[in-house]
Amino acid sequence: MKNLYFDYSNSGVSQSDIESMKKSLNTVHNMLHYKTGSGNEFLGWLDYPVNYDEEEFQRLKKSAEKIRKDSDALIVIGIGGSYLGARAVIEALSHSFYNQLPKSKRNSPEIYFAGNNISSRYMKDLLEIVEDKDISINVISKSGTTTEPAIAFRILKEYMEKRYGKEQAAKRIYVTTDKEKGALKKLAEDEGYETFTIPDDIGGRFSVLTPVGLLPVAVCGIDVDRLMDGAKSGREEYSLIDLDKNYCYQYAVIRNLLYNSSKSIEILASYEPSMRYTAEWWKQLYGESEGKEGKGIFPASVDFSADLHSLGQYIQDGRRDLFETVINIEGVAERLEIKRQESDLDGLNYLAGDTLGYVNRKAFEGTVLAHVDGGVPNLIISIPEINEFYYGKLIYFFQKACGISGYLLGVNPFDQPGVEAYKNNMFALLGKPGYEELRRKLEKRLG
Ligand SMILES: O=P(O)(O)OC[C@H]1O[C@](O)(CO)[C@@H](O)[C@@H]1O
Repeated sequence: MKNLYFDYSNSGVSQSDIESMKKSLNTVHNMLHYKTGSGNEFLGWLDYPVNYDEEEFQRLKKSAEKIRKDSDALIVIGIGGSYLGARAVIEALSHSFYNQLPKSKRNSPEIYFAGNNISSRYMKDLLEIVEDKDISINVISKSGTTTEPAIAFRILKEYMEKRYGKEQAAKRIYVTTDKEKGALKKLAEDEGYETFTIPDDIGGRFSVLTPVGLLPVAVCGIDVDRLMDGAKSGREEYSLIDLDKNYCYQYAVIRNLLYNSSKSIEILASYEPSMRYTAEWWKQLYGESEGKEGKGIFPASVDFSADLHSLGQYIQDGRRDLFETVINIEGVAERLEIKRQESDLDGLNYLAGDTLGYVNRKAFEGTVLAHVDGGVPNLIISIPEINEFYYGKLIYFFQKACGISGYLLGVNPFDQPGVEAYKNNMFALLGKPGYEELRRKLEKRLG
């Protein structure tokens, strides 16, 4: 039967190395499943695919239908875990040029993202692009207090109220936030916005399969039931303690073994441009979860074959502290054949009759071997095809592996204390009340 598959035969990790991890794996599996490890108040994502709020799920689908009917564009406001997951799923499972498709072919609103930067140019351009479109907004923030999305929402709320009037604007604004805490929750209540909940026990970077990711994804016409089915299947399969059978645990264990042998950078690679935001989502998941206390694998990503013509040189020949994990999509639905040409001026007739998919596969196979020969261990996560089911399973695979891997590393994978440093400095420099002393110190350093 077709399934997600993990291949570490090119990792250079030996069977005895793997055996040596079995005891630790047992311990961290129990820490996760019996909720005895650090950060155990954030393990709601483990069982969420089987115990999510069914009533809210149906309400979410209804809201998505409404947005599909009454809007030409949806603006999704959020940052980090309140942004990357939705974008990753949409890019992986929709048309490569989704927003540019004629409406007759798309049958769903264009999707734009905001609140993930503080660029005035980006905001100005966004307002210009939606000028003559009917829009809805989904503002997403677990804390309800993150500066970037809060500023974007302030601007876009004012814009909506000017365009539609306060009452009609309220019917086009959807809020996804904590069930009771935070400024956004209070605002949503005061203004009467439709609201969805991010469960208390699920941190931002583990929230893609909650309303955080599911509302924008459903607006796009992606089958959220199948996505959850995939996650459900992952939950079942990746709870097996048997390392020989559990691909997810193998990935967690092997990346730790590689880290312990001085491979401190993991590059996630894919040969499908539609997977670019999957890598962005993955980078936050692993970077925020593991990069702490002076430890952690640095998560990086590349788009192949484009980056074989830029970073490829470094990967092949640079410092040998890298390993590579390839997301390999086995079945490509589109069959595009390279035709024979009489003149053969480009010298490509040797490929006549081959498909682009075949050439892409040979690029992948050749690159794995070249990189392995260059001293870059390769891990391969294969998915049979790109659809909702396998993508939901892939999300669960990465989340579960992240929890296991973080515990193996000896950190709390569910907090992110390091992100506060820049925030404090920014608040102080902006003159936020309560930061006066820090402001004086920082301004002195800035001269
Ligand atoms: O959903 P929120 O609370 O706005 O947070 C957005 C992101 O900001 C962080 O808290 C980092 O500051 C991430 O962990 C999180 O995904």
